[in-house]
Amino acid sequence: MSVSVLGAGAFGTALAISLAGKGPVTLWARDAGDMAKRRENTKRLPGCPFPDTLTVTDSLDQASAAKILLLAVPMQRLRSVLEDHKGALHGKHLVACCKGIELSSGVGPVSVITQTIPDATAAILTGPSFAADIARGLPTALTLACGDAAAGKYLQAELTTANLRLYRTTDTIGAELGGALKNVVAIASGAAIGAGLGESARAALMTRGYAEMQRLAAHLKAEPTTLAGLSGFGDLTLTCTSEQSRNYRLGQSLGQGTPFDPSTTVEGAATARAVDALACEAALDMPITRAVAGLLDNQLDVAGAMKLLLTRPLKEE
Ligand SMILES: NC(=O)C1=CN([C@@H]2O[C@H](COP(=O)(O)OP(=O)(O)OC[C@H]3O[C@@H](n4cnc5c(N)ncnc54)[C@H](O)[C@@H]3O)[C@@H](O)[C@H]2O)C=CC1
Ligand SMILES: O=C(CO)COP(=O)(O)O
Repeated sequence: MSVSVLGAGAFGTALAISLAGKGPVTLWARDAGDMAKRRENTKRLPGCPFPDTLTVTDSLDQASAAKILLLAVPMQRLRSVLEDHKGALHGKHLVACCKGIELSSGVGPVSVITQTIPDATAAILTGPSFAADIARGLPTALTLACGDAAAGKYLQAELTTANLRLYRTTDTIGAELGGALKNVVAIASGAAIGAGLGESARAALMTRGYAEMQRLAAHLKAEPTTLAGLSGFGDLTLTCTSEQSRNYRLGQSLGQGTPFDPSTTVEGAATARAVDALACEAALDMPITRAVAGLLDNQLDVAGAMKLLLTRPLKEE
């Protein structure tokens, strides 16, 4: 096996630790020094020591010698990372490990890879998983989506580990939409709980949020069944119900009117704005996404958002 992980945040580090249980893995970080010395990512994933088979480097040349490269940087940074290191990435298997829609283009990570490095094999690894769970070796199941069926089968086998079970699909659009959109619904769910609106309100937001996810997925020609899987329903369930989720916690802060650390990676914030714009352009009804974008941009407070959702014309389910 020959795998490197580009991006040493919580998720990249966790995947590298899990994969290093199978064989040598290289983790590329801009600030590799401290991690290489301590053999731990004390900033993003404390308490998870690196196995001996994990090498940390700040040399992109060293990391890009691998055949499979996992891209674990935030969604809005993906294009610039690929552009900056284009020369080293041609012909590789590039697996996006980020969740979101790019604000500047309205596309997801697989399209960003294809547009930037057209001769690479583009795939996405997504689904319900907290970095700390993966790093601790807790059982986790994810979706590996690759438009090239044979390459998808190869990646599935290479990236499955003892505790990380991968299911595969060729529907990259459906897989990336599930991972991107569930974060928007998680912000809404956190806001409802934070504002004291109750568990029933959260269940309504999750269900109607899922209907919005399906609406956009159908518009973009995703397979209808993909969203019912790990990358859609699975991740929606996890993220809307756990305080481990940063998206959920941002929502809670909005609901409570308390401050939130702006340096935290919260993919649903940019994605809500990107999807709100897409929905407007395509005349798609996505009121929960609208409400989240309005909350984030201070156009609405929680009471205003609830009014927006509850006073809409009555309709069939
Ligand atoms: N943390 C988690 O539990 C999970 C995260 N993800 C996804 O993984 C992606 C990354 O999230 P996290 O690792 O949690 O974020 P994080 O905030 O822990 O780390 C982001 C990392 O990206 C690095 N980075 C940013 N710009 C860079 C650049 N231009 N060049 C090199 N490195 C750069 C930062 O230095 C940082 O180490 C997100 O899309 C997230 O949705 C997916 C599943 C689980
Ligand atoms: O994607 C995740 C779980 O599957 C992680 O969620 P957060 O990015 O909200 O922390």
